[in-house]
Amino acid sequence: MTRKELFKNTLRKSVHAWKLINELPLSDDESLMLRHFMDQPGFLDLHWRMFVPAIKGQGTEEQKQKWLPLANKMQIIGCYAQTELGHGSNVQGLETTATFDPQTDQFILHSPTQTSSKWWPGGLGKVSTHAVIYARLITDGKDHGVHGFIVQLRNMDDHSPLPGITIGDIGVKFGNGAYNSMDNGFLMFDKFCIPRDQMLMRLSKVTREGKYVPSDVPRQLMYGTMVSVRQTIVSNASIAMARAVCIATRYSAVRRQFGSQNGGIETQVIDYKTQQNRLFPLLASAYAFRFVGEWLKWLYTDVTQRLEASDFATLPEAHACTAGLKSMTTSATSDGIEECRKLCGGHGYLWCSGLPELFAVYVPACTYEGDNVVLQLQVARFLMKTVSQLGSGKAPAGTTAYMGRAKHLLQCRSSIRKAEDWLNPAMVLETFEARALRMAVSCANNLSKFENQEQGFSELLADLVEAAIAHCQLIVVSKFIVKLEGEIKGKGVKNQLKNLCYIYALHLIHKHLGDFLSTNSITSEQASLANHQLRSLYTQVRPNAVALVDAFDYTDHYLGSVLGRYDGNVYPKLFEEALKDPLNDTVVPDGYHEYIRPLIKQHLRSARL
Ligand SMILES: CC/C=C\C/C=C\C/C=C\C/C=C\C/C=C\CCCC(=O)SCCNC(=O)CCNC(=O)[C@H](O)C(C)(C)COP(=O)(O)OP(=O)(O)OC[C@H]1O[C@@H](n2cnc3c(N)ncnc32)[C@H](O)[C@@H]1OP(=O)(O)O
Ligand SMILES: Cc1cc2nc3c(=O)[nH]c(=O)nc-3n(C[C@H](O)[C@H](O)[C@H](O)COP(=O)(O)OP(=O)(O)OC[C@H]3O[C@@H](n4cnc5c(N)ncnc54)[C@H](O)[C@@H]3O)c2cc1C
Repeated sequence: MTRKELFKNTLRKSVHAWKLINELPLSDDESLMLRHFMDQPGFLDLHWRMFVPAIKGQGTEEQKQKWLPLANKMQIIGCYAQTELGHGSNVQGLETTATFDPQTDQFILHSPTQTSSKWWPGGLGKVSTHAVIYARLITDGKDHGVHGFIVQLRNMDDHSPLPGITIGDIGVKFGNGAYNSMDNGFLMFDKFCIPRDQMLMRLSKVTREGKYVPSDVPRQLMYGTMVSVRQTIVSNASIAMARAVCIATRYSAVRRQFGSQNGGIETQVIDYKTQQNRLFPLLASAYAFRFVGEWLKWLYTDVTQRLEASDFATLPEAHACTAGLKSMTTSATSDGIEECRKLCGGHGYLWCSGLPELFAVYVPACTYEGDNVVLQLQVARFLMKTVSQLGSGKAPAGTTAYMGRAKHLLQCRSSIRKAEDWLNPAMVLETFEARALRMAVSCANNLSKFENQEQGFSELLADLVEAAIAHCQLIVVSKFIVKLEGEIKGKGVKNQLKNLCYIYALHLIHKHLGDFLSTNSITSEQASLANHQLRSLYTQVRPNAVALVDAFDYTDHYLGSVLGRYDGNVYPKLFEEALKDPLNDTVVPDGYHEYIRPLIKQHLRSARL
């Protein structure tokens, strides 16, 4: 499809999905599922996942009563317009202004520079009638920082931009189809006026007289919509990883190379330990991310309930967990999808393998909802704060509770003696805790050598990111272990999940061996034992690998992959796909008479053939 066709077709699908949701009708969870199977980025994502939650989280009761019924019936379509051409990560650096005019009781929205143009918001370019706009609030010449506003962008009769608004699509993005179904947009305001009651005023207010009234709740609640989306992105990472792994696992069982004896069949590539060493940790990650995603959903629900009761105590942890896990799981999934492409050899590079499109549509997850490095630095700040409070009498809680055992974890030596000890959950956990704590404490010690903490922080950024990642990996390992300790129906299933849990943990040790050795969390002998155990786990997972991906229950239609077909009938179907290519419509290609024939003829003449 051309870009225009792709965009229009996605509009068709989105509107059809919305019709089904109402007609059947579907519950909220089922509606999310439907969107998932629609399988293309589209304006519904931003409307439901960001525009509506932003109003719910930051609007007053009156604002919610006014705007939510319209949004819930999709009589208005909204998007989330925060990022600007010049500023994305640095939200406090946004330039768009919203200046209160007491004479007209309005805010004047203005884009003072080119870099202040909104740039990137999904659904903005061509579809949205409204947006939640983030802009610097100015009253009486004073800048109060960034606040949210509900703004109508387009005329409700003919969809044309309202006077004072310049709007459009930012152009083609990575990949052929991928994210190009979405109208990520730009937007400029030229002194565009909105009524005062369209500032989202749950967190702070501007009175009729133009007085700014800050609220007594933390201003970070303005970032709440991002926290909510980051949480869903973790579960989505599991879905995308599982999809790539399903394709690569099934195909690895079909594909045979070398090893034929006396004219017999060749070896299935899934039997090579190198293939297993690349594939099975990704399979384990798909399960691990699913379980940590479930836990994160619980954490998010819990913090939401607490916030409603004005208990803000767990907000920093919820922010650190959603930011860190969003970062860690999306980076691992993007890398994992690419690894799955390579695991499928040359055929993985074919469009019909389903992997190139999956990669292209998935990879921006490392950037949207916060650049992955920037987000790990938020985790690092949280960790440094926690370490600095150790010994102050304030016991660390939640995911940092392990830091409360700092004295032990800084000194302990791993008691792993034989390979099977690596199947002991307490020993594995302690290894990850020791490594995470020691990396965090080492950063804190190095920071304390700087007179200026901020200067020290910028000097140590790379180490801080690594410490943050170590903490996030510990969370994922610990939540997998907790899952195993809970209720899992079926002993066989539990055994399979146990194998995957230890593959996940031991492979991380192997991959980040430098961290584990340099922090003396394990010895090099213990590292070899971990490798030994890992190989044994691969052997145990091997007979069940295909069943473990079948368990994801993806249809062939959803996978969209010739290599990942459930029936394994890969080669005939590769031919069928190839024959569908427009280049094969004719035997002699268009351009033969123009380019190939004259070239050949010229050579034939000169060779006198
Ligand atoms: C086939 C499949 C198809 C499609 C995809 C499928 C699925 C997708 C699934 C779901 C996706 C759904 C929707 C659509 C997808 C994409 C939409 C993307 C939308 C966007 O990208 S919106 C824009 C997002 N932008 C960002 O994330 C910007 C990142 N920057 C920031 O968040 C912050 O500015 C910061 C975190 C970098 C902070 O910067 P700062 O240090 O300058 O901070 P402040 O001074 O602002 O704050 C300091 C203080 O506040 C704490 N803090 C910061 N953030 C938060 C928060 N969110 N919550 C709570 N607390 C927060 C911080 O820790 C400091 O605390 P301290 O105690 O003072 O230290
Ligand atoms: C597909 C897609 C959809 C999007 N949808 C929306 C949307 O709906 N609404 C919306 O408002 N926005 C949206 N965005 C924008 C997105 O949120 C931003 O692109 C994202 O937050 C990253 O910001 P940036 O582009 O400014 O990156 P930058 O911050 O410019 O990052 C560039 C580089 O600088 C590094 N860097 C930046 N700051 C630091 C630091 N402090 N320390 C160390 N390194 C740093 C980063 O790690 C990165 O390597 C979308 C983006 C994409 C790709």
